[in-house]
Amino acid sequence: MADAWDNEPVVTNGPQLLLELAHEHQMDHLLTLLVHRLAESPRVALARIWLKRPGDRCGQCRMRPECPNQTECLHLVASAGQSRDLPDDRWNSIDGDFQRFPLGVRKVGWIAANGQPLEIPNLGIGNPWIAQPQWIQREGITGFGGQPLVHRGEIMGVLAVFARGTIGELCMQWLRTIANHAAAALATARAFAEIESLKRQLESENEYLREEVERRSAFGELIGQSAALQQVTQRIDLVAPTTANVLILGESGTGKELVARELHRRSLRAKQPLIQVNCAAIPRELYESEFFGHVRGAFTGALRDRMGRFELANGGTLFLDEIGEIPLELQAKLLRVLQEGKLERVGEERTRSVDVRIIAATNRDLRQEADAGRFRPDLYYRLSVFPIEVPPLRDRLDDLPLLAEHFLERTARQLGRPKPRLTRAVMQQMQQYHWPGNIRELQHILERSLIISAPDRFRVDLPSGSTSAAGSNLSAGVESAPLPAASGGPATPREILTDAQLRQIEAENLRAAMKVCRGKVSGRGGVAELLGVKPTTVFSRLKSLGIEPRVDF
Ligand SMILES: Nc1ncnc2c1ncn2[C@@H]1O[C@H](COP(=O)(O)OP(=O)(O)OP(=O)(O)O)[C@@H](O)[C@H]1O
Repeated sequence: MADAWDNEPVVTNGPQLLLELAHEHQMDHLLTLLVHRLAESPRVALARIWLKRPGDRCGQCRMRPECPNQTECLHLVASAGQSRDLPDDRWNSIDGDFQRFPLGVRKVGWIAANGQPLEIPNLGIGNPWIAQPQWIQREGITGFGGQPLVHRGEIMGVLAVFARGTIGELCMQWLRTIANHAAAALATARAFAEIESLKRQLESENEYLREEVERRSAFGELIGQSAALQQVTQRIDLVAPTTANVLILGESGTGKELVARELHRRSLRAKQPLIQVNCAAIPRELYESEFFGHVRGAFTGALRDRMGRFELANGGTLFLDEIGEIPLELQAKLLRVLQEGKLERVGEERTRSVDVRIIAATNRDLRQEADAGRFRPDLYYRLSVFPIEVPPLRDRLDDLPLLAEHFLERTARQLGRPKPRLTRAVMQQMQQYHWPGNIRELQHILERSLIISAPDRFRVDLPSGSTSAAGSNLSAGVESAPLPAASGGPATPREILTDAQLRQIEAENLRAAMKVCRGKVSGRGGVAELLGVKPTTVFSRLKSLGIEPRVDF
């Protein structure tokens, strides 16, 4: 009996479907689109897609006895169609009898195993390809056509239609074209899904690493309960949730960086990056590129485009440590970014916008620097909206016991030694010292002391005489060796020196050099030139030895 649509082609909307395929990048959507569009043709009873995937339910699979290879099979992933006589009976489910096909078994398995199309024009009772003859008969299905989904030689699966009527050469060609496009689109969707999952993996790794760094960082918490420190934490709490710029003031080693990290941690930007720049460590000619980035070829050595620190900190916080070191010419550009949130990479005209909160720190008196013309007053006012002054350790000696316990415990753990007991005598010694290098110095002295102390007797290796300057003697806690001459050519120690003694000599030498050069580090007549090292090395040595670069000289 001929149906009314006998003359209609099986594939009615091929060109439209190809266009739609090109725009869809999500695997599920793509599969649904394919079968539903094909099933829109009145002559298509059922359109289905199976994809090759690892065997997943071999235990329950009714085709298991026929399955030659139980590591891989065809999974039904999309289905669309409807009954001829019962329009509400839709065949969109991907469960049921044919949800898995072994490779090489029956029509669909044969197509996937051979990578060849298969058309069966006269499905009827007795046809060996038919698994459910009653269904075929009841629904008036007479044709089957299937095409392998092949992309770059890889057989990904099978696209098949059951038709009411014969499929024919032309429609098989259309199905071939659709299958080719579908395979390419599926490969793209698979690549997108892989990228997405790698991205998610990277994001979670990144999140994990950030947490890990935070956990491991020495910058955990501000330790101390003195009234002076409590004032600092109160100010942190006040300003952290706002967007105000913060200027942290205080001597070297007082914990300004730690305060900056706490501010970021307690701010609404805590999940965004905290990018740190040590302004004293950037060579003059690289400031602009370091801050604002550059494009390839902007200067010799600019081999590729590079983001500056401002862009890296976008959405988060930029911590400008030792801000007093920024050269005057760059201060104007910095001010513009602070005011307008706009910048240009070196060598590029395009203006970029950034949203960055600035936390700056300095151990200089910036107002004095501004009065002396070394710091732009407008930048100073912009930065100092909310200053936080971190007191020196000598003004909060109440915190010494807690800090000392903390550092000793940490160092002992790192050295794999038991934590020594801090005697009252040791505490008294420490409280009498004036701590010019503040908490950093405390940390170093305790580390050194632990290393050189006998396991059962902790002695603190303090420079003797808290008021002494360049001529101080050696430790109060260990036997001291006589000092070599501090001037007149290379030192020739008569005895082996401890690390503490060496650091003491280094500190004295550096202080003497700073004095001779009147505190000037870089350029002609500066300490770096005198000592024959780079200015950045001088700054980092000053920092590690706890020497204030200017005030003392
Ligand atoms: N309250 C504190 N509790 C625990 N550790 C602290 C505290 N304050 C400072 N430290 C530690 O002391 C060291 C020096 O602190 P930090 O680098 O923050 O000082 P700074 O003022 O930024 O120094 P500089 O001006 O030289 O850069 C760090 O190892 C820091 O972890």
